[in-house]
Amino acid sequence: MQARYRSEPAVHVHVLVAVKELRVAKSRLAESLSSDDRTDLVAAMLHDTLDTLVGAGIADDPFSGITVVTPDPAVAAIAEAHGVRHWPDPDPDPARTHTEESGLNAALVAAEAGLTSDPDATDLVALQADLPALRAGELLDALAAARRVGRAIVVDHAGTGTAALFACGIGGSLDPRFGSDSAARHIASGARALEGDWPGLRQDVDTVADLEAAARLGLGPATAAVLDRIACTPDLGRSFSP
Ligand SMILES: Nc1nc2c(ncn2[C@@H]2O[C@H](COP(=O)(O)OP(=O)(O)OP(=O)(O)O)[C@@H](O)[C@H]2O)c(=O)[nH]1
Ligand SMILES: C=C(OP(=O)(O)O)C(=O)O
Repeated sequence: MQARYRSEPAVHVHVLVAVKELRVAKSRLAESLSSDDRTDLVAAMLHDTLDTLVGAGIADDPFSGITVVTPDPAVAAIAEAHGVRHWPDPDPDPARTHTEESGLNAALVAAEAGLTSDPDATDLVALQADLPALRAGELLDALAAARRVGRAIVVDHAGTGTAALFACGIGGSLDPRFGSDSAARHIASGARALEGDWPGLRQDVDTVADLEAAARLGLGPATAAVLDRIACTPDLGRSFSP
């Protein structure tokens, strides 16, 4: 049984999950995985992340919600399959890399501006889509901690990236600074780094070692199924053993 959202105060929350075009996603895994396998993996991690979010009860409140921000119709279809909203990128550019000032930030800002819920009563979360070991309770704990602070982040397992960015309280906005060294840049812009034992929330996936670490924590079913298949593929099984 997943943790539920009922113990939280009556403030609404909207979670934004951004995913770029699947065919160009997770380029840092290109040495180990074929393009088709990377596409399947990114889609599976999104399935598991959304399953956990929906299981956390976030979308049960009519003024709260989950929105997937993406230029990719296949990703939008995954959002629909989970009963959550999707929002288009304002300016998709598949050639951008993770080291550049990211289209991700522009996409999040556009989606935030497009939310129809009452912004004064809605806390915002930008959550990474590649969290296949996320547990609902971790996110709910982190949200509760963020509500005591205002604008806050959960630093990723590597200590440099941002697994989740929160803007809580009246008039708060995300002001996202995703991209390389985003944790330091979010903190420099005033976000508080939250302390907490949230290994699944911190375990975003950029490399094969990250996948192995996520597998040790316990993967969601969609990601586990894709990795089982990949590990059985002779050419790829050599470089990946969950
Ligand atoms: N909507 C949208 N999402 C983006 C964009 N850029 C990155 N993202 C998403 O933001 C999240 C964090 O990005 P990364 O972890 O660097 O993932 P990635 O860009 O697929 O990985 P690399 O290609 O290895 O850099 C992933 O879910 C990406 O799909 C963008 O321009 N638009
Ligand atoms: C996208 C980010 O992280 P990573 O590149 O580690 O996935 C980020 O922290 O902005």
